[in-house]
Amino acid sequence: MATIDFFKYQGAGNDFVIVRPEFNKAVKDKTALIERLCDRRFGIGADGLILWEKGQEEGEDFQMVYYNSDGRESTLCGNGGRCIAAFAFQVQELPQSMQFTAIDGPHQAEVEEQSPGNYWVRLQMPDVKEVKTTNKGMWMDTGSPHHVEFVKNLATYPVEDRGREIRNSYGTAGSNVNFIEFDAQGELGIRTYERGVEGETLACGTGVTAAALAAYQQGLTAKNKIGLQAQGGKLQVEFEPHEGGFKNVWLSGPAKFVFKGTIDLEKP
Ligand SMILES: N[C@H](CCC[C@H](N)C(=O)O)C(=O)O
Repeated sequence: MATIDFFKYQGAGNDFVIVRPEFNKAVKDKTALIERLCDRRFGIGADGLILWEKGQEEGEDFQMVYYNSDGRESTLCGNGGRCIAAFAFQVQELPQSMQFTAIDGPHQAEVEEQSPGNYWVRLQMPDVKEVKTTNKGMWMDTGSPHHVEFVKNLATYPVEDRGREIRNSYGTAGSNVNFIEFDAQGELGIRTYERGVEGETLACGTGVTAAALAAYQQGLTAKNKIGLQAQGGKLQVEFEPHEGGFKNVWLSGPAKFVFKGTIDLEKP
């Protein structure tokens, strides 16, 4: 019986399987297996799966490999980056401040332990070179591709149908899709249709980042530190406008250990 040990973390309801590193070889690039592990009925259940791999370079504490729940490796996962940093602190006993490499390059992360298993993690996001404005809305790359548009009545908006339509309108690579609305208290609400999950997730870190930058770009807020309310919790984005884009972009929010376990890979 071939089994693997894993850890389950979630960041504002965006949830991930993190494989115990000794078992990485049994999972790496195994699309069908990763899809099965992320399946919410036949597997563990998650929006994505993350491998923690030892750092190779000087000053690189580890590398992060990210797969969406469709089993395919993808671009940067902001909430996944915050959760793998919490894992590195809690399980690999790294110091609070760490540096890791994801598919888009190096990331600084700062982990604050609120109680065992409950963390507030700040993650440095890549600079954003450009925000494209089209008649459909705004588009930018915050480590993953994101379409952002303002809507009315976000709570009842048809996120699945409209999200799928827009996701597929961005050529073969597609895009994640974010619907945002300021509420009566002036707080920015967000709902996201995620590429590679092919459905709405309760939060999306690179999406929340894109939404904050889009709101600033549209002149709808003068603040460069914005809290956003996602379905699964609150996240915060800080940034500095720079040459038509943004630099010094940080995503922060909760990252929680949920459970750990062992799963038999041969299960039907
Ligand atoms: N689904 C995204 C990657 C994960 C993004 C999201 N979970 C986040 O927290 O940034 C994509 O394929 O572009």
